[in-house]
Amino acid sequence: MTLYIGLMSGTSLDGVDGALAQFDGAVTTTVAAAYIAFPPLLRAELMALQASGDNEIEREAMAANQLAQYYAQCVAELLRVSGRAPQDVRAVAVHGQTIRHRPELGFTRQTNNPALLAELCGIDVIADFRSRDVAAGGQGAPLVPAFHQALFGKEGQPRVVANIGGISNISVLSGDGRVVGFDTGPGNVLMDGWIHRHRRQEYDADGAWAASGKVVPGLLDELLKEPYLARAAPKSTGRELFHLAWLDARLAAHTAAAPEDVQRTLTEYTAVTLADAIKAYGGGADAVYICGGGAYNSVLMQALGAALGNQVMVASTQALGVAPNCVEALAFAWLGYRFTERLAGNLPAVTGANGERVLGALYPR
Ligand SMILES: Nc1ncnc2c1ncn2[C@@H]1O[C@H](COP(=O)(O)OP(=O)(O)OP(=O)(O)O)[C@@H](O)[C@H]1O
Ligand SMILES: CC(=O)N[C@H]1[C@@H]2OC[C@@H](O2)[C@@H](O)[C@@H]1O[C@H](C)C(=O)O
Repeated sequence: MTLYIGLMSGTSLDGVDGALAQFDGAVTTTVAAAYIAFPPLLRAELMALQASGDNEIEREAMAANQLAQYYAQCVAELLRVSGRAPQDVRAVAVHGQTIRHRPELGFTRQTNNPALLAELCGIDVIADFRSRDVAAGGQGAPLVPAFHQALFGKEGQPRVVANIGGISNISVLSGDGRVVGFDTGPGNVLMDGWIHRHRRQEYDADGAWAASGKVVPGLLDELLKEPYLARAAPKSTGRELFHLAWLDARLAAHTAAAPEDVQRTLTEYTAVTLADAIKAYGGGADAVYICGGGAYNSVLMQALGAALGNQVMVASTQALGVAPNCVEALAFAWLGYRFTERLAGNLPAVTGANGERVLGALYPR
């Protein structure tokens, strides 16, 4: 039985992406994909849990129980559309919801209730993929570069895979087996926060609001001063750093900027920080392939192409046969497979861990 389910609910806090996949040696086959959106109240609670607050322990546990219900719905949907039964699936690999990421303090926390999920779906559940890497001195993130190399790496063809989720991360696949990867900075997190504040929308569909504004050069320069951007890898980041209060502090000198101009500037900021990282580490790459929700924002994609000097091919991972919104869920299915086979899931060169480690913890059905 080589079918695995991967579930990823990331820093955008929008919902859970699921993938049902088969792994046969080097061949990965996507059997089905599904997405279950979180209701607004759960999103708001997950957002609130990103920072310390009243009665956090109980609130985190209750949110984890709710998450398990939505994860179970996603598993049920994958089984329904593929016509499979729980016993056809070797394991469900579930990321959980990052609520605190502090590798420099020796921990990263993804809230989750894998025991409840095992009860709800009757399939082995593998969870907690990041903490072993952190225990071994690593960042615990990003983890997907190992999967990007397995799925998209091609001998003699240097390429970059970039995920634009809430946070952006790149994998530079050198074409000779070497992989460089790190979080480049914000993905959609600032754009999502800004449009929510001003227009009560969850995200800027296809960048339409940003397209109605202009880049504010002084603000962009200010945002680009963020020290994280110049730090050497290994490095990872999250909502601890890139949030609306961080933006507000930098907007203080630009109070006259129109909201749509700020949105356009944030779009440019995501594109430029990603492009700078690609230019610094992926200079020899023939092509850049984008996954994550940002791939559906054509204003962002054009800004990225322009920031790269329009000299390198920029396409979504669809060009390689994998839907951009499916890659991270597939990566966790693959990590579940690696756990089951007791194979390493991390790349020490990426995370900075002291060595290769098997990632995850098992909750048998
Ligand atoms: N049609 C669209 N137009 C513009 N942006 C979009 C569109 N669809 C999705 N997005 C953006 O993509 C985000 C979701 O992306 P994704 O699911 O890859 O993030 P995530 O997995 O939660 O984050 P991370 O990879 O940081 O953990 C949404 O919040 C939104 O900003
Ligand atoms: C701590 C955490 O949840 N990190 C996420 C986040 O979202 C994108 C980026 O920041 C990446 O480092 C990571 O997710 C992907 C799946 C990863 O580990 O590769």
